[in-house]
Amino acid sequence: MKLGRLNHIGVATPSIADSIVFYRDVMGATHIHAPFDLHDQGVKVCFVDTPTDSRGLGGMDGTQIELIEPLPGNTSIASFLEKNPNGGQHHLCYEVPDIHAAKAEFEAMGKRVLGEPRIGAHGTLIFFVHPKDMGGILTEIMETPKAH
Ligand SMILES: CC[C@H](C(=O)O)C(=O)SCCNC(=O)CCNC(=O)[C@H](O)C(C)(C)COP(=O)(O)OP(=O)(O)OC[C@H]1O[C@@H](n2cnc3c(N)ncnc32)[C@H](O)[C@@H]1OP(=O)(O)O
Ligand SMILES: [Co+2]
Repeated sequence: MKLGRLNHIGVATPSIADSIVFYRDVMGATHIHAPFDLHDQGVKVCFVDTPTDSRGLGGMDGTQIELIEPLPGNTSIASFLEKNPNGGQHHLCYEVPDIHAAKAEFEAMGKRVLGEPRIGAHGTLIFFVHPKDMGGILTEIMETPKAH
């Protein structure tokens, strides 16, 4: 495995609307994208850009905060929020060039890959690796988006 770019930090929240106010007013975020529903994952999602470097230039290629709020019927985020009512860091997402090769590598190392690769919130294939096999961190692996 070769450590890839940290694409985003997944943050579970009971209210994306409240989290937007926090990231705008407390953290000074200047690039907050419109929330959208991912019905097949049962979550509402909102991406907050962070600057690409310490000069605060901003831009899409900085690591993003991925805010996730459960839609009615969602169980996984809802159960996380039962334990963490104010929300909290939910997962880290790293990019890989080849999602299928990465899945085979994690499985060869005895890590529990959760389900088959599926389309994630950035529109590329993703999978998750169980937190118990990843030092306590639910880890999302996503195929690097193709350059436009
Ligand atoms: C924006 C959409 C995005 C995308 O498509 O890109 C997503 O879909 S993210 C939103 C939801 N999807 C997922 O989270 C998929 C991966 N998650 C899972 O499959 C489960 O949540 C799983 C397996 C991590 C835990 O499910 P389980 O039913 O086993 O829940 P438990 O509460 O019983 O947890 C067991 C054990 O794991 C610990 N745990 C649970 N969640 C996390 C976490 N986010 N980070 C770290 N650790 C976590 C939990 O504390 C339990 O530990 P224990 O010591 O046994 O108490
Ligand atoms: Co994610």
